[in-house]
Amino acid sequence: MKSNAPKAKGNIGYSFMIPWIGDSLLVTHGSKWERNRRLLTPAFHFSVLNGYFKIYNDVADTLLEKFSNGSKSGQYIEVYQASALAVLDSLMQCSLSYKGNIQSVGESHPYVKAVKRLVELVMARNLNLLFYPEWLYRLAPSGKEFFNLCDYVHQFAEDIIEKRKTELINKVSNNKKRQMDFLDILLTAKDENGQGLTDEEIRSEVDTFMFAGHETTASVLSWSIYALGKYKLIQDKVYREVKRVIGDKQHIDGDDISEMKYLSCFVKEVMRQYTPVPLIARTLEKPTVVNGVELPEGILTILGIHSGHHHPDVWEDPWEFKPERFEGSKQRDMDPYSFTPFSAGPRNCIGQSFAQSEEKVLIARIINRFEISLDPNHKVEPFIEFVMRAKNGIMVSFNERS
Ligand code: HEM
Repeated sequence: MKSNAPKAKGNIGYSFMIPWIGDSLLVTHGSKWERNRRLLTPAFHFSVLNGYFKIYNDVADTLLEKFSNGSKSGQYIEVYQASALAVLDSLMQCSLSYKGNIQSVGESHPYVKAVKRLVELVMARNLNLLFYPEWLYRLAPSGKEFFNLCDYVHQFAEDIIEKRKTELINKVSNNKKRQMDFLDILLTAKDENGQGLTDEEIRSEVDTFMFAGHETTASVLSWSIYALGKYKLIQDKVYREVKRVIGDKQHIDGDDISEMKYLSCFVKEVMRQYTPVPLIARTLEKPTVVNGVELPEGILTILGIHSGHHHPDVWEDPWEFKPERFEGSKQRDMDPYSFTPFSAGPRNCIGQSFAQSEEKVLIARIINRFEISLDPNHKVEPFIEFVMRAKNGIMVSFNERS
């Protein structure tokens, strides 16, 4: 993690995503990665992220109504799908200023359906050796579907990019009050030679945000709801803090969440216990000694973030859910590589502040309005895809607080 070692390509690893997300920040390496990371970093500066709180709150308004309607008369509802739509809605607004009523339209929106299906297809290809050679995959119905969907999502982003470029050239905007979004920054970023990103690079980065920022954030949100329902005393503590900070206010801003210290510990403990990205992979650039064994150059290496988050040498009672372990100065005293939900080092997650602010707003808004209970008859089983998910979902009822 401390090095710039390239992401694992070849059959296992990140290659199957490349036709969709391109040679973008997530998968590229070397000087291209260094340049593009520099160009993209301003998009995640806190002054830009501060402008997104209205979007997070608007997204929360719709999500809360869904939870309220679904839980009428004490019914239990599945939370992963609704969480995934909420965070995709916010990503599409913050990245592209695209407002498509995503949470209500759901999979009837072809882009939403395509993004969901692309993740499923990449996952399925990983599990089927027959589909590893691209020429063979292209002949299979799932391969044809995959490449058609890639064409569709590329066209979707290209149309928006093209329209925005015309606006920039003509210095007009249909809506003068539009919040600055990631696309504005990608279109205007320039390197030290005055060169910007090409249209294809911009499209690849947008597709990457959708891939890297969607299921990850949905995983954390849905496991947070689960943990609140499972640990009632912790739920009360989070609720009391949120109430103390926001009082009767409904909308939550950046100052509010920086005062919610316990909420912050809670979200960290969710990301430790239900590690959203359980594994990442690198290719060793040089022979490397691990536990006395020399691994050769070029070897594919899996880094088990989930295992690290549960290692008994690092964590006391690793399988216990205890947000208090992150309180006060405790995290400062930890080894910086012990808690790595966003990876660590130079290739850490560029979207981590964005994701954490959004998670906190959504969780605080949910807990401020509802008391959360789990369905006692539904067994929740964590399982690993690209992200940590629950087999058969998470069933919850949301009861309005009086
Ligand atoms: C809770 C939510 C998230 C989690 C847990 C998460 C986790 C991670 C992890 C573990 C990595 C390292 C991947 C690797 O080494 O292969 C990563 C990289 C990355 N993430 Fe996130 N991520 C989250 C949200 C986001 C969001 C919202 C965005 C964009 C809007 C994003 C964009 C990226 C990008 C572009 C990279 C590659 C960075 C680089 O290599 O320079 N992520 N993320």
